[in-house]
Amino acid sequence: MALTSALASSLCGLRALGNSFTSRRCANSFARRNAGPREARGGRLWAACFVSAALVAAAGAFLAWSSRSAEDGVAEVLAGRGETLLDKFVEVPCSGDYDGYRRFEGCTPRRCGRGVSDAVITREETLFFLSQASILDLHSGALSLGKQFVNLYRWGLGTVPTLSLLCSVLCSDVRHRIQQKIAETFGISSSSMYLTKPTFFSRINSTEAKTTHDEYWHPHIDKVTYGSFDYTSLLYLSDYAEDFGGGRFVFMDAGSNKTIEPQAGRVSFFTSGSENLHRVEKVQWGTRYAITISFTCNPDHGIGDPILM
Ligand SMILES: O=C(O)CCC(=O)C(=O)O
Ligand SMILES: [Fe+2]
Repeated sequence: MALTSALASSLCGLRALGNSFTSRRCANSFARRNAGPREARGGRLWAACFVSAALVAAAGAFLAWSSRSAEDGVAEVLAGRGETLLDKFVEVPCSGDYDGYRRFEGCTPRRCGRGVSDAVITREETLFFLSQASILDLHSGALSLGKQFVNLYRWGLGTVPTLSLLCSVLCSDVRHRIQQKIAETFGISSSSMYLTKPTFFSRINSTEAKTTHDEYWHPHIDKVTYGSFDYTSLLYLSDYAEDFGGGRFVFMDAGSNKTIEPQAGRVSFFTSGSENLHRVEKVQWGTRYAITISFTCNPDHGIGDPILM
């Protein structure tokens, strides 16, 4: 009891620094302490109750936080939803994975890490890629976007030939902007990077995986899984917590994972070796759209720009 009230008064002192309201309350409780013994006891009892309740609440919050962290391994949000990141880059030491492959000076990673930018591709540009998700009604031109319908005819984007034509311009432009961003960030030459396969569109919802191929949530290393990758990029087309739940991207670092919350137009990119072990959380509801755009330094593994069929 004595201990709690001592704690209470030191907390009171600390709080008094914080704001005048609490300092007034502290002054009152101090006044009570100097009043009659009965009043003083009552004041100490209140303070003790208050501090005990605060301690219990803090312990509860800590336990809830730590059990959540232990459960999903998430400790830090690298790119949160609603944020607009210009250039976020975190350097990590390169793994030795690149040594097992032919080196291409000026391209093969010497500097490794992960970056996120919401300034390379606009949300509007992602509309076009979403239209590839076979949710575009080519007859009416209606594209379902979250809870809204956008009429593509009004934008002059409504016919198949127009879409193909647009892709030949836009797909290539988007790819080159992302490529440029990666090159600038890692201090390499953009012309020494080649698009490689698989470069693909992913549409994930909460239905059961039919084949192991559909099991997108396993931790993996792109260079190990896909071989030719040196730089991986992801262009997100829908919003975490708005269009789908779960589905965050997680870098699995020893002791503290880092998450990226997808949002339309967000580009995340990273060196593809085991310095960037990662996974995607299972999607709990809604549909998550993304494009994986991958680059290699080996011209023999390069492919042309994807074309729209
Ligand atoms: O869609 C994502 O966020 C990540 C996909 C991925 O890890 C991959 O394509 O290798
Ligand atoms: Fe991956």
